[in-house]
Amino acid sequence: MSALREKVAWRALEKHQQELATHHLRDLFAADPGRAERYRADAVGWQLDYARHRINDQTLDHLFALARECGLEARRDAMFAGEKINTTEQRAALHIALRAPARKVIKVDGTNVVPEVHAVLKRMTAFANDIRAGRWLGFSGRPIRNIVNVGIGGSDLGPVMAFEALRHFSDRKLQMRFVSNVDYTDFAEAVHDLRPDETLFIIASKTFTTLETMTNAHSARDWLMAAAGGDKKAVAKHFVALSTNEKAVEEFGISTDHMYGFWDWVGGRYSMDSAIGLSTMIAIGPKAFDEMLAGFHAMDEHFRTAPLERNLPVIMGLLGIWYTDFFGAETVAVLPYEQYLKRFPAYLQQLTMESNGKHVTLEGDTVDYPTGPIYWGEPGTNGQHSFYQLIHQGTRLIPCDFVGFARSLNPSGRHHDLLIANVIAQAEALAFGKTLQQVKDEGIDDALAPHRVFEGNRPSTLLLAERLTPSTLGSLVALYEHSVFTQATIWNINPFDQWGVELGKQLALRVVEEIESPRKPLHHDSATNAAITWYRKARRKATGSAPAPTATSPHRVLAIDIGGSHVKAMLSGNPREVVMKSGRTLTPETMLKQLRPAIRGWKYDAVSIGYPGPLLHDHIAQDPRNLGKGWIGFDFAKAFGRPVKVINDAAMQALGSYEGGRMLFLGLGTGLGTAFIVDGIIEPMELAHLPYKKSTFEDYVGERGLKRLGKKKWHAHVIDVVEQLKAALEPDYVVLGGGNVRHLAELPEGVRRGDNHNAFAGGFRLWENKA
Ligand SMILES: O=P(O)(O)OC[C@H]1O[C@H](O)[C@H](O)[C@@H](O)[C@@H]1O
Repeated sequence: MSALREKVAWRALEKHQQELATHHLRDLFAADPGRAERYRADAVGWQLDYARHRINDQTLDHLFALARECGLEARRDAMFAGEKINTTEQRAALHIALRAPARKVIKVDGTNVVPEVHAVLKRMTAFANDIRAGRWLGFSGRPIRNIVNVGIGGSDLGPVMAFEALRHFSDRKLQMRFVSNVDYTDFAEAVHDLRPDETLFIIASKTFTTLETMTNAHSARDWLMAAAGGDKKAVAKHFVALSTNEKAVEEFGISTDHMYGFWDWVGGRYSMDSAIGLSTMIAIGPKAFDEMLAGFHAMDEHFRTAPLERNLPVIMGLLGIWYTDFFGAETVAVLPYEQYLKRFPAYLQQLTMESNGKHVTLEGDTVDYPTGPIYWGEPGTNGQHSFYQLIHQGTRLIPCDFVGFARSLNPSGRHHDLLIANVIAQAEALAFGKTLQQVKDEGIDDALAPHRVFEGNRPSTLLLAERLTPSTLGSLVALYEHSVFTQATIWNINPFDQWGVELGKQLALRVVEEIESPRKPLHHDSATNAAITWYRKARRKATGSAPAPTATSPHRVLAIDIGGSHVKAMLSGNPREVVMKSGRTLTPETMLKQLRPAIRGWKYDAVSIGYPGPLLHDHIAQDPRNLGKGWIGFDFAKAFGRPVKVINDAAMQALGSYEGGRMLFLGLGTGLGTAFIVDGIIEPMELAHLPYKKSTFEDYVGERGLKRLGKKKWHAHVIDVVEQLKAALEPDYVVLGGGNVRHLAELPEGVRRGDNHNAFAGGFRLWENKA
């Protein structure tokens, strides 16, 4: 049996539980009128009302005795003293130093870390002030208005939660976005309506190696580069890093001038008040950020100095132990009655479960008692109309943490009274329920009565404060941090490591390699092999080829680019280009007649055709204006005996030129090809025939315009057309392709020259992407 279960207080609690479990909260309240008064503790603006718990004075005596027997005070002091209590990583756990006033001295390995903390805060303050004042400019000279925090786990949940919680205090001119998931949708949706030249990316990663964050950071850089015309200098204006890993930050291309550091003694889930809080500081301003730190610090001091019996984090932690280890409760519901705290349960999930989801003691022995419970929740009152039924009448014991505030930040009519009435009523209903007799007295018939009974006796805590402010948020987070620490100390586990996340990460790297090398033999268990095979097949179907057509791939795509004056063809993995004449009389048959001998011997599995005219649902909708007839309904798949994708020619070249974001493509050839790509989705457009001056766009900037007007005038019209379309469509960048782009000496800002070979790249890509 473990040392914990041998402890005197533990044994006493076991015995005591047997007795107390027979008492209903109704009886406990009836027998003890002073209960509500006694089971209440206040500290730094928070009131902990724990009267509705299945406890009496004896329970509390045993719980505090257990805390003392487990050496809670000594361990707490060791944490505050900077001792390396995170023994599996040989590190201190000193998040309390992040919010210590400048005069404090907290040493790690003999060095006072407080001045370093304040030096970083000072730099963060200067930067946040520059952004907030509109002094920090993007590559085009426009002020930064959008802040995108890219991070995951502790580098995301804290910043998101704090921003949502303190949104009321934030600068509404700034758009705050958060990207965490490696699912590209997260990034695409976060930036879809943002101008790159007004967007700052904060790459938040303690290690700067986390796969999700680094993948998203690279996508962010590509997105920016595409708009900045590949100008690497733009990175300095649009990227900052929050990390402990200077080397990796530099390797990514962010100079240390734009890095805000922290230290290995700050755990990811304990880092929202470190440099990881930069997005919070930008949103609410350095002063409010300081207030938040002061709130954290006040709760730290309370935890450090208050006697256990009046110590909020200790009481909360011990009540958790009581239900988890002596009542078999498996979960805790966190139910904030404050809309701004909507992400608080998600934040707490990492803090509590990554910390205390451990099954071995500090010495490495398997525990023989339950440790960290499952935390979950939603803001009230929404939860009441969904899962509260199970809390009230289900078969499980679910202790609830209710959080509420006396004042709303958005007072209006009866809203707040109703909100608070609900939280108080829920706590009452859970504790006292409704007996069968009460139900019958209401006239409910016998058959229905059992369904209407509320057993009650369900414990809950009411955590109450005056108003949600930066300071109350800080102290609330610190309250939970130290409550988690209290529990870990009793359970004798390390709340500061997270080895449990490693295995999945390692295996994911192996699986991704197997997915991307589809011929690699699989040596997993049969279920894993089957799942990988399923995805390989689905991927092959989606891309129309396996493996994807690359230069080294045995799978080949024939790309054909049909233009007004030439037809060109190329095979993937073979740089040789075949060029044939096109013109006003070209039909599909005459094209194939020329093409067949030219590509004799070429082996290909699929064909892409760039077609100089409009398509509808991937089918040719009109004969090209500049070629012959017979294109509509022509069966290319039959003619080639292979799957064929036909796409508008400008769209094909656009696809090959595309580097993320919103791209407008204009093909300056015989006509004017146009396509727009937004976040990888191609929108072919027939802008060429829209009215312009005395005729149409195409008439001025197509081949006819060049011949009629001469290069100089044609050039001026191209610039004018680009500007007009830029104004109308607001692309991040414009790519000019087509044969005549060579006549353009200079390009306006934000415009790039496309390479005609990109048409082939687009044709090959067509079989890689669903686009
Ligand atoms: O900040 P990072 O180094 O990118 O880490 C981000 C997160 O990923 C890890 O897998 C850990 O489980 C988390 O504790 C951490 O917060």
